[in-house]
Amino acid sequence: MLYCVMIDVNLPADMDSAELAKLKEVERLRAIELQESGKFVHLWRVAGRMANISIFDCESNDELHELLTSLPMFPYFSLKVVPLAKHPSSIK
Ligand SMILES: O=C(O)C[C@H]1C=CC(=O)O1
Repeated sequence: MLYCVMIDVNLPADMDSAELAKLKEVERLRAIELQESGKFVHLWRVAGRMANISIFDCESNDELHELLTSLPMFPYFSLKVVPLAKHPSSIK
């Protein structure tokens, strides 16, 4: 099942710069790992915002929840999940 996840990242303005750099690096590595697994099929930056639009391919809502909560920045996310169904006019 495909899910579109719209994520706003709300990092604390007063986060220590070394802690922030570490968090960004562990987030990057986990995002790469999930993309390589085939479960995280698209990751797009929303231009001009600390936000992304991600497409996940998961077996269930529970698996999606597990993947999202495995991202180190999860505590700083505000997100909206949109389950995707096939459009009858889509040729893909
Ligand atoms: O920067 C972000 O949008 C947050 C996050 C989601 C995946 C990733 O690598 O970083």
